[in-house]
Amino acid sequence: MSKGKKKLTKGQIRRVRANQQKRLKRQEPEWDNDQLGPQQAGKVISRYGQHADIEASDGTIHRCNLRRAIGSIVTGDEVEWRQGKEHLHGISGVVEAVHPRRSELSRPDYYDGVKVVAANIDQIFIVSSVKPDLSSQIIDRYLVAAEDTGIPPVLVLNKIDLLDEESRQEVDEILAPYQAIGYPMFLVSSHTGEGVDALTSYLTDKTNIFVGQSGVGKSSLINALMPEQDLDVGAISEVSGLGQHTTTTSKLMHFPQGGELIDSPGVREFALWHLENERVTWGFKEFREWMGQCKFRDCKHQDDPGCALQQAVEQGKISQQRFNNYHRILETMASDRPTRQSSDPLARK
Ligand SMILES: Nc1nc2c(ncn2[C@@H]2O[C@H](COP(=O)(O)OP(=O)(O)OP(=O)(O)O)[C@@H](O)[C@H]2O)c(=O)[nH]1
Ligand SMILES: [Zn+2]
Repeated sequence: MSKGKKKLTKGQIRRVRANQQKRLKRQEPEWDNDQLGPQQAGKVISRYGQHADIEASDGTIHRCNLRRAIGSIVTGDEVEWRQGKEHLHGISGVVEAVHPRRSELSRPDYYDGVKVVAANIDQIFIVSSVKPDLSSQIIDRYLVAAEDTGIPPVLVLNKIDLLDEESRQEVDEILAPYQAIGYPMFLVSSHTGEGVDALTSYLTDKTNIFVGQSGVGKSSLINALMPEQDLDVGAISEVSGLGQHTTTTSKLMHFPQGGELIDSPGVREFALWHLENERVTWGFKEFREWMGQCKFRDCKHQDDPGCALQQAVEQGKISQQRFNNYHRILETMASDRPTRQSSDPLARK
């Protein structure tokens, strides 16, 4: 019996990757200006090392080199690019410049501190589900992270087909504070399709991301909203032959009715461990109107006398659930610094 493929060690994998990169670099065509068409607008669909897939305004996709002088470019960036008069090794153009971003999504990075994973996002859909247990603390962690980016969050509760009358009531109680604060909220089932139409119209014509813990049903939901999601991505890698890295790279896809989705594991796991305490407080947006009104400037909003936040809780103006979660999030913050081993602080809750 043959033994099958031998497993590579990490060092070997690194060497193979480095050689691949070198080969790609050697193939990199050098464009002279007269070999390039006029500058045109485009959007980054995906970024692969020294290249990016650019969507032109007519919807066609072109794998491009990046001019060395341009700074970081990520999925969702709006760029100026020029098409080559002929294709060289699957490369069909060059990115000349990147437009300023209207928003950025960053994740903590062990080596660089923070790394931008996607740009120009309009809405963050925070997906939770009925099963396993719905946790308001996890919702709040994602909300704080979303508030920090300045990108408006939207709450989605999936798997409502699993609710009976009693559990429906419990869920309504957990979600009531978010409705009171004014966060948009959608109750859906990706299995039965309930609520999916309302969600569809909310994300149309916007660039969206779906975040949330593993298993809440993000993929199922995306499939329900975007039945042909694999089409354009598969087509690119066939043409270019440069290989597919879709599991790690963020990619931008279109909803059939208009609007876009940026997705990748890095985007999905987006969380808040790199935030300072003040940013956490600020991330509870209904707390803001009481900030600076506590008796003591260094108020910890716990048992401190004259705490404006506590008074607001007592008067029912701030939800007890949100206030408790706020303190729990601060407590767990210090242990949630990124390490090489762990990438999802919420998994260790
Ligand atoms: N009952 C029910 N189950 C669902 C629903 N949506 C998803 N599921 C199930 O939940 C499980 C997880 O779904 P996924 O779509 O893989 O979850 P995910 O959030 O994409 O998970 P990651 O890929 O790990 O981020 C699967 O077994 C799905 O069949 C739903 O609306 N109702
Ligand atoms: Zn206080």
